[in-house]
Amino acid sequence: MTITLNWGILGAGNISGQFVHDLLVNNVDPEGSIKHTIISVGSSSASKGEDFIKSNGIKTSNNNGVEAITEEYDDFYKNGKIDIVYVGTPHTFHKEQVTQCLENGKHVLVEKPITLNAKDARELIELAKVKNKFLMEGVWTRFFPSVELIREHIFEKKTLGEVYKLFADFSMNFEVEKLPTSLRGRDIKLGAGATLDIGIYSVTYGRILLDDKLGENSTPFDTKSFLSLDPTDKVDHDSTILIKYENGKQGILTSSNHTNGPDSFVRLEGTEAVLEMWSDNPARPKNFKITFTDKSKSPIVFEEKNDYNGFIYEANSIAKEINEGKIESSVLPWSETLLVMGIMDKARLENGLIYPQEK
Ligand SMILES: NC(=O)C1=CN([C@@H]2O[C@H](COP(=O)(O)OP(=O)(O)OC[C@H]3O[C@@H](n4cnc5c(N)ncnc54)[C@H](OP(=O)(O)O)[C@@H]3O)[C@@H](O)[C@H]2O)C=CC1
Ligand SMILES: O=C1OC[C@@H](O)[C@H](O)[C@H]1O
Repeated sequence: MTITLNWGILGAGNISGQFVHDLLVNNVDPEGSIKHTIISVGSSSASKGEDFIKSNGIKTSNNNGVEAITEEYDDFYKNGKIDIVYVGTPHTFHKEQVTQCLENGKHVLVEKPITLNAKDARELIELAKVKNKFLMEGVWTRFFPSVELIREHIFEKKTLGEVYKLFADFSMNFEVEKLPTSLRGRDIKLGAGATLDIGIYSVTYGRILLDDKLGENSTPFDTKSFLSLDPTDKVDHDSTILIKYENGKQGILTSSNHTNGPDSFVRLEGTEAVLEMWSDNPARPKNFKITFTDKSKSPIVFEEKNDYNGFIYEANSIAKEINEGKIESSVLPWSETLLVMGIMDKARLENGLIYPQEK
C-alpha cells in the first residue's frame, strides 16, 4: 500500500528548500511506499513562491504528477487540498502560523524551535488536541537511522558499558559582528540566539544519548547554564548548558556562533567504549564510530551515504503516524518537546535573556 501525504510549504526560504529537496528525491525512488506531494508554497509574495518552485526543481515528474502552485498566506491556509503544512519561517512566527494551520484543519510539522518558550508550545499542543490534528516540532536529528542504532548500542546492547559523560557541541562561526543586526541570526525580535537556534541540538543529544526515556517518563535531571549575551544585539552567541541526571550521568551541552566546533560534535564516554559522531552539520548525524578500550576489539563504524539531506526520515515517520490516525509523534512526543523547551527556558531565565514577545 502506498501512503501519500499532501504538503503545503510555508515560507519560501532556506530550510524549506532543503526540506523539499528530500521529498522530491524520495518521490523518484521506485521502491518507495510513501509519497509526498507538494501542493502549494505559501509565501509573502507570488514571485518569491514561483522562484522557490523553479529553483528547487519542483516539477510534475518528481511531484507525483502534480503541479505545485504558490499562494499568499491567507489563501494558503484555506487551501483544502493541503493535508499537512511544513512551517519553515523564523521562530517568532511559528506560534501564529501554526495556530492558523490548525484552525484551518491542517496537520503541522513546524521547524525547531516550535515556539520561543514552553508556555507557547503548550498552547499549540492544546489546540492540536482540540482540532484533532497532528503537530510535531521538526527536530529531524532524532529520526536519523544512526540515532536508532546508537540508542540500541547504548541502552539495549550496552556496547559502551556504563555511560558517564557526554560532550555535545554545535558551533559554527558565522562572523556575527559582520552581520547586520536585522538578520534572523542577530535580531532579538526574530528570536535570535545560539541556544534556540543550534543549542537545541546539543540539548537534544543530552536527551537521546543519556536517557532511554522520553518526556513525561524521562529520568529526573537538573541543569545549570551560562549564556554570554552580546552587548550589541543582546542575544546569546555562546551557550553552555550542564545537565546531570538523577543516576549520575552528566552532559556538557554547548553551542556558539563565534567558533567552529570539533569534527566530532558528540563524544559519549562509557566504561568500555567511546562513541564519536561526525558529519558536515551536527543537526544531521550521519556517521558514528564506537572505539573500544580493549584494543583487540574492532571499532564499530556506521556511515550514511545517499542523496538526502536527512529530512526524509521525519517526513516518512510522520506519514506513517498520520496514516495510523495519530496526532502526536512517538519519536518526538509533545511532552519531550515541552521538556526541551523547559531546559532552554530555564537557561534563558538564569542568564537574563527575555525576548520582546515575552515581555
Ligand atoms: N532543521 C534545520 O536544520 C534548520 C532549521 N531551521 C529553522 O527554520 C526556520 C527558518 O529558518 P531559515 O529557513 O533559515 O529562515 P529564512 O531567513 O530563510 O526565512 C524563511 C522564510 O521565512 C519568512 N521570513 C523570513 N524573515 C521574515 C521576516 N522578517 N518577516 C516575515 N517573514 C519572514 C520568509 O518567507 P516568505 O517566503 O513568506 O517571504 C522566508 O523565506 C527557523 O525557525 C530555524 O530555526 C533553519 C535552518 C536549519
Ligand atoms: O537548525 C539549524 O541548523 C543549521 C544552522 O546553520 C541553522 O542556523 C539552524 O537554524
